[in-house]
Order: sequence, then C-alpha cells, then structure tokens
Amino acid sequence: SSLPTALQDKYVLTRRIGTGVCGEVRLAFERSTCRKLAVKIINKKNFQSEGTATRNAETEIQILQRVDHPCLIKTEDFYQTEDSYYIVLELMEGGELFHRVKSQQQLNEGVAKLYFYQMLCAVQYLHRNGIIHRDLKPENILLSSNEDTCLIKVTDFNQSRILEEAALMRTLCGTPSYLAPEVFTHASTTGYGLAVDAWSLGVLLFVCLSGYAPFHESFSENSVKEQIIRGEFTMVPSKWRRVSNQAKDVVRKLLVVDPTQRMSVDEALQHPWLQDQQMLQTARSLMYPEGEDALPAAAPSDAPVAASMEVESSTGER
Ligand SMILES: C/C(=N\NC(=N)NO)c1ccc(NC(=O)c2cc3cccc([N+](=O)[O-])c3[nH]2)cc1
Repeated sequence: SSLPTALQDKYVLTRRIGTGVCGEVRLAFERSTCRKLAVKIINKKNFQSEGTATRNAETEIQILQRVDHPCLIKTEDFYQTEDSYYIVLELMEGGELFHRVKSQQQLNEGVAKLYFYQMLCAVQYLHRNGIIHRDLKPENILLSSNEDTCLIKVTDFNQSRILEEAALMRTLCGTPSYLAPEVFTHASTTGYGLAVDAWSLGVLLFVCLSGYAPFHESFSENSVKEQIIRGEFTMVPSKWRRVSNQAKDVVRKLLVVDPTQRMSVDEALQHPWLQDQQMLQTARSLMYPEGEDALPAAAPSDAPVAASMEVESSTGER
C-alpha cells in the first residue's frame, strides 16, 4: 500500500506485529536513530464518523496527542493519506494483555493486581480529563515487556468520548423548566457515562484473575447480552479457588448493573485489595522510573518533618 513518503523518509516499516479489527501494527525503525517503534495503520473507512455525535476521527487523534500519563500509549508522530492514518507509537514488546492471559491460562493474583492498579490509574487520569474510553478490553491493554512485572498502557481511543461539559453548561443556562432531572444530577454526562469504564475494568479484572470471560454464551441459556443486562456472571470454583476474597470483592463491586451503585474508579483505588504497599512501590517505580527526585520537591521547606513523615506512614497517600 502506498505509505506516505514523509513517513518513509523518517522510518523503515517492517513486519506486522499486531493485528486489529481496524488495521494493523507494524514494527518500524527510525532511520536517524535506529530506534524501534510501532506504527498503527488505521484505514479511514473504519472510522464511522457517526452523523449524530460530535465525535470524529480527529477526536481520537486529538486525544492520543493530548493525553500524558505513564499508563496511556504515547504517540511520537502522525501521518495520513486519503484512505489511512499512520500513528507512530512507542514499542510495547510485551504485546497485548489478551495473549498474555491466554498463554498463562490465568495470571497470578499479584501480577493481576499490579496490572489492574495501572489500568485504574490510566482510567482515573482519563476521567479527570473528562474522557470516557468506552472500549476497555484485553486487546487494548499493552504490556511493555515479557516480564510479569512490567508497565502496562491503555490504547485505542476509537470509541472514546470527550464529555461535552460545555454543551451541558450551555443547557443549564437556558430555561430549566423543560429539562429532565438527570440532566441536573449529572447522570446524563459525568455520572453514569464514566461508570461504563468501571464495568469494563471489572470484566478485565475477572479475565485476568480467572482466565475466562464472565459473560459467555456457554454459561447460560440467556444470550450474552441478557447475562450482562442481568449482571449474571459465574465464578467457576476450579478457576477461583486460589483467588482471595478481597480480589473477588473488587470484581463483584464493579460488575453491578446499576451504574449509580457501581464502584467508581476512584473508589476502586481505595479498595483494601489495592492498599498493598509492595505492589504500589513496584507500580510507582515502573510508572516513574526516574524516582522521586525527578518530581518537583513535594513538601515546602517549612513543613515540619514529623508531619510529612506521618503522611507517608498513614495510608501511603501519593
Ligand atoms: C491508537 C490505536 N488504535 N486506535 C484505533 N482507532 N483503533 O481502532 C492503537 C491500537 C493498538 C495498538 N497496538 C500496539 O501498539 C501494539 C500491538 C502489539 C502487539 C505485539 C507487539 C507490539 N509491540 O509494540 O511490540 C504491539 N504493539 C496501538 C494503537
């Protein structure tokens, strides 16, 4: 296929390393540095720019270029032709979480916790920036290496939405008399909108801990859609025997049908299962490898040392 000459001037594209429903991922070398990179090629016809929503393909590209978090994929460069997008990305040599879980049957609980914590941090960052991912699944979680202890990154913002807070603000300026109650209770945008990602994270954690999907046509005479609508999932004893009750509790509180009753990403980050200092320390060193000295000095010089110490020693607040 005709690669943009500007892309070819800067990179050599070689073998395919990942496939997706909407395109492929190729291994690339930057000519000037011989650095290894990944190039995601997306054919534009896959971008159904829905007539209704304000969303269009550029939204994804904008999001990809705007987000800045250690657990979100970073784009290095971007090209387009009339029929495709070419996104140059950092290489994630561990590949997709989907294949890691498949090859290991199920992840050991400590590894699942390390990965899940990083996913929570990535999605918390998106939610704080008014972005709903809407398509969190094992294919969209990439691993930085083939080690169990590795950095993960969330990718593929094709389905994501930027919460139209501005539109809501405009609405609230008009005469309220005809507005539905949920417009005021935020259920229409920030409320339940973000909760869809919490549900998907529950499915992701279920798959990491057990190796199989919670909703599957072979589990019940109901269709998968029916099972989801009813929140009808099965924890097969042989697969869940060695999983802790705290881990199961996180799954059960995320796979709640009523979005207003579902545990949020912020609440999940406070769940006892994740107050594991060793895991948090490992995650922090993966996410911020330069360590604390790279971050701006935290406590102002006049803060009494004791006070800053007790903050450290309490819930390990970050
Ligand atoms: C932005 C995006 N998708 N956006 C979109 N609209 N898709 O529908 C996107 C989707 C997937 C990926 N995947 C990879 O970068 C990716 C997959 C993979 C598998 C084995 C090995 C590597 N690797 O980097 O070594 C891989 N990288 C990267 C970006």
